[in-house]
Amino acid sequence: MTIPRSEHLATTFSRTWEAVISAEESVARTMWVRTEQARFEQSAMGDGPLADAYDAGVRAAAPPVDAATGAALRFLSAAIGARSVVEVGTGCGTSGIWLLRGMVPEGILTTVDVNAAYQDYARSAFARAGFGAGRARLIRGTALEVLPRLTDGGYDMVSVDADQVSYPAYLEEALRLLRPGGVVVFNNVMVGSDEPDGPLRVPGPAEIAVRELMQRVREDESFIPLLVPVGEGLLTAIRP
Ligand SMILES: C[S@@+](CC[C@H](N)C(=O)[O-])C[C@H]1O[C@@H](n2cnc3c(N)ncnc32)[C@H](O)[C@@H]1O
Repeated sequence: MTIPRSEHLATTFSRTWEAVISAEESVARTMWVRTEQARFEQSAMGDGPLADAYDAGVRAAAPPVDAATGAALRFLSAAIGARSVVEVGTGCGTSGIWLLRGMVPEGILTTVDVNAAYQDYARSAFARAGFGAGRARLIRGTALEVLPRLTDGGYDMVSVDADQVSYPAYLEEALRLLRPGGVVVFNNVMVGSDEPDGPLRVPGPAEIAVRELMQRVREDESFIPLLVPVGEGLLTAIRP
């Protein structure tokens, strides 16, 4: 049966119109998210110690988490009532302040970084944010040397924001460190592009490692994973 030309045109017009409306809705939603995120950023920037830590991280080339990512970290640590958190990548302390703000009042953050100067800044940032010296244990060293020395099953949460090439290895360490039901979080997982790999686009070691991490979490059905599209992408999962 042939469709009359007028009916065909009407159907095509209606589909095109639906596509325009759905594109407009999508733009409106994106704008709404950006506006709300900007409000989060503003309220965080109005907060002295956090804003100082953030600025120091930017100046020091230790990129701090943005406010939306920080809010997600605080939310996660509060949601599980975290008492003991391991952080890889202290930087100048921005993510640590967010994590401490979510943890229970007597909770302890163990945070690891190779850079002593960054950690000195983070230590003073934690103090300025109102956290006593006993609330944060700063350990200097490479994470793959430090993490094996920490107690098996002794932590509620492991939060990673460091060298991406080691993300698969950090996941294995996190699985050992976390209690059952604990939460692991990786920042900066939005790597690569939609373009297929080929001679013109060869993924680098960081991208390969992040893909490996994502695949491992995706394919192991015992994890309860969540990919949060904030900042540079946050992958979180509940340990089986
Ligand atoms: C993106 S910055 C962390 C920013 C921090 N999370 C914040 O919000 O302020 C990454 C940090 O990881 C540290 N880092 C890089 N490789 C590391 C390794 N192998 N072990 C421990 N820390 C490492 C760097 O020195 C840097 O401070």
